[in-house]
Amino acid sequence: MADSAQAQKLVYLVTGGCGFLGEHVVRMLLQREPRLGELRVFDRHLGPWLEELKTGPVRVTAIQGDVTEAHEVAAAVAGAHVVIHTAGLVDVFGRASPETIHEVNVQGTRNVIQACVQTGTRFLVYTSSMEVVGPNTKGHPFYRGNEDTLYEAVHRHPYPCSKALAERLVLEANGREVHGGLPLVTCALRPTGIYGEGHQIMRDFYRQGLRLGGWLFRAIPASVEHGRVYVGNVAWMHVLAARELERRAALMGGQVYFCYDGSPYKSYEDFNMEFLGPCGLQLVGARPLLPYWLLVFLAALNALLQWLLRPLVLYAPLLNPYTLAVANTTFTVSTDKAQRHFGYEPLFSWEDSRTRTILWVQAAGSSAQ
Ligand SMILES: NC(=O)C1=CN([C@@H]2O[C@H](COP(=O)(O)OP(=O)(O)OC[C@H]3O[C@@H](n4cnc5c(N)ncnc54)[C@H](O)[C@@H]3O)[C@@H](O)[C@H]2O)C=CC1
Ligand SMILES: C[C@@H](CO)CCC[C@@H](C)[C@H]1CC[C@H]2[C@@H]3[C@H](O)CC4=CC(=O)CC[C@]4(C)[C@H]3CC[C@]12C
Repeated sequence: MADSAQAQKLVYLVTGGCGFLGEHVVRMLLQREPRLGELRVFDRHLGPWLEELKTGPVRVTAIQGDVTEAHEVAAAVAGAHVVIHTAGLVDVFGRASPETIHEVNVQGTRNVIQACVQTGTRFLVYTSSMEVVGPNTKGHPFYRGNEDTLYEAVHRHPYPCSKALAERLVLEANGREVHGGLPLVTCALRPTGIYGEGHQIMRDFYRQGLRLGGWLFRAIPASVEHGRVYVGNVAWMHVLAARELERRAALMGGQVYFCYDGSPYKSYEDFNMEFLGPCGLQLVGARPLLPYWLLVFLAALNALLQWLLRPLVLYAPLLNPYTLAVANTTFTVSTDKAQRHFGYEPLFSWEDSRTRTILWVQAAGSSAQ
């Protein structure tokens, strides 16, 4: 902020602050943002862990609300200096309707932007996704790409479509005049597949492995590389981006940044084994045990069953045509844009990220027994 206001305490709002990533952003802000005066945590479902944060030196305000309700968003945003908008409906399994995904991810983001404009909040960091780029419907690999890599970003699935639309809204809003006459400054961060403490899919794989007597079965070739990034580093990148947006508005405003760290490039399953292996699981097969055409068939069957059963029950397994395509397509990033633009360096080494995740998987697994 301006020199004369060095000591000014700032009000931050984190939407989706009780989600997997949101909780890490909230905790990271409390630990690493010295100018934080008040932290507003906005979510549809508030976590009980928020209570323990209320006893610290920073005022923590829990706000139960829905990003699709414009008036609730406006009330939460009013008076905030910075908004970190991570709230979103992350659904690639067909649990929610395409309309609901659009409503939360696109209209919700529109409401956040509108609230900033109406109330005079100038700084907005949006959690986008690698899915805004790809993998595309044609299964083209994106190999060690960066923010400038040319790639045919064609989507049909509601989740990536909604993230792409929302990201565009955020970037187009950069420079818009907010209440008070100053310009809005926005940027979008694009995590690849996030892992770490609180990662529910990792926990589900662990439990599944335990149920199968300690075995998991390879379904995807080891040669398909997936970009993964540790949740603590994604949170740190949000905190840094939010902090630097004013000072570097001309450089950062309207920009996108992939989220990256030192996590190794591996296939989705081999990467998961970095954590599940030390927890006692084994991945069977150097090659996929089932032929790819059979997986395609099973994924299509799951989609059909989901559609047929929908009037009776929600059937939403991990494997469907979309998740198979994502899991089976190389998508890795190699960039230093966040380092060049706002000095980002990962806070957690790969070794730390791995150890923290293993400890969490062990604890989450045993609490399920
Ligand atoms: N999990 C991943 O691997 C990746 C996630 N992302 C993005 O990161 C963000 C956070 O994702 P996760 O933490 O994984 O998901 P999550 O589901 O754990 O967290 C999302 C949070 O948003 C809240 N929320 C959902 N709908 C809401 C609404 N209508 N109003 C208010 N709050 C609402 C949920 O209650 C939840 O606490 C999302 O925007 C997602 O698109 C991006 C790339 C990868
Ligand atoms: C075929 C199965 C055999 O074991 C494995 C199925 C794994 C899938 C459920 C996951 C593979 C890749 C994941 C996605 C990827 O990490 C990118 C994502 C980014 C987001 O913004 C949201 C989550 C996700 C789409 C993530 C979802 C789960 C996978 C498809």
